[in-house]
Amino acid sequence: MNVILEAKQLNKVYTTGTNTSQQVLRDVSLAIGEGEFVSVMGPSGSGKSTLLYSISGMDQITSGSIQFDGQDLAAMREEELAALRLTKMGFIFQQSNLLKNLNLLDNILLSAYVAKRESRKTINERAQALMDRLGIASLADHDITQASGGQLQRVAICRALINNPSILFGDEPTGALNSKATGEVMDILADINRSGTTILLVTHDAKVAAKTERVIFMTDGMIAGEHKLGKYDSDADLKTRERELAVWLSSKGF
Ligand SMILES: Nc1ncnc2c1ncn2[C@@H]1O[C@H](COP(=O)(O)OP(=O)(O)OP(=O)(O)O)[C@@H](O)[C@H]1O
Repeated sequence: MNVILEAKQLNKVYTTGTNTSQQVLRDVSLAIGEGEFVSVMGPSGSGKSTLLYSISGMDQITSGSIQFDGQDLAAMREEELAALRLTKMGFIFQQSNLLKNLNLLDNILLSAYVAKRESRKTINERAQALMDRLGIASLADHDITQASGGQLQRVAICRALINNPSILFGDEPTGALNSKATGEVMDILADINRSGTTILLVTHDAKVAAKTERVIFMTDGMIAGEHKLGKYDSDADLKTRERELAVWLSSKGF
């Protein structure tokens, strides 16, 4: 499997006052294969989000290297990084962060119009196809107050995919959803992954991680282990995966 994203010896130190600093990532190395679906778990404050924002070029690292798609992120200028994030990476967060003054379709279209790489016709057709696929086509002209949390998160996923990114990053993408909507969003992400998009997400929820292919466990800014579950598909026995993961997580003291 080709490696799409590789971090070596990442260190991240936050300086909060003149004499206060905190090392949040400690010599973290990891490689994500093209087409993989990986989750990061670990206790609160262990550095999961910092890892995600560092390896996606959103946050500056203190030392180490990050190769994405053959490019060294640490050596890139901010404008180059912004262009790379816009066109090759998609992001979903705990809150959908949609713009209030745009309807749902326009929220999805915005970043593609900003990227200006394709015709509006192509972009509009892709948005329509994504909304159809995620079951929200009938909501296109609604505004954000007229949709449920699960529907808004589907819109956020469409928005993240509108530029056909090669990798999708999620920071607790189901963190604000009830268990039914969480299951649906995870099934959508698993389906998107099966179509070829690499996905890396941070989660507290072992049921979410059980639908991913490989689980990385962090403690105290370091990777304390990883567990391979294999690809999840609709025939898979989810309960068995959840049990297997629970046993492994408890071996890590989680
Ligand atoms: N911008 C920042 N400035 C200073 N310290 C920060 C900053 N962001 C995070 N930290 C600190 O870094 C540590 C790791 O935070 P991070 O959010 O990466 O952990 P996490 O594992 O994602 O936590 P959680 O599960 O609670 O979201 C925490 O102690 C946090 O307080």
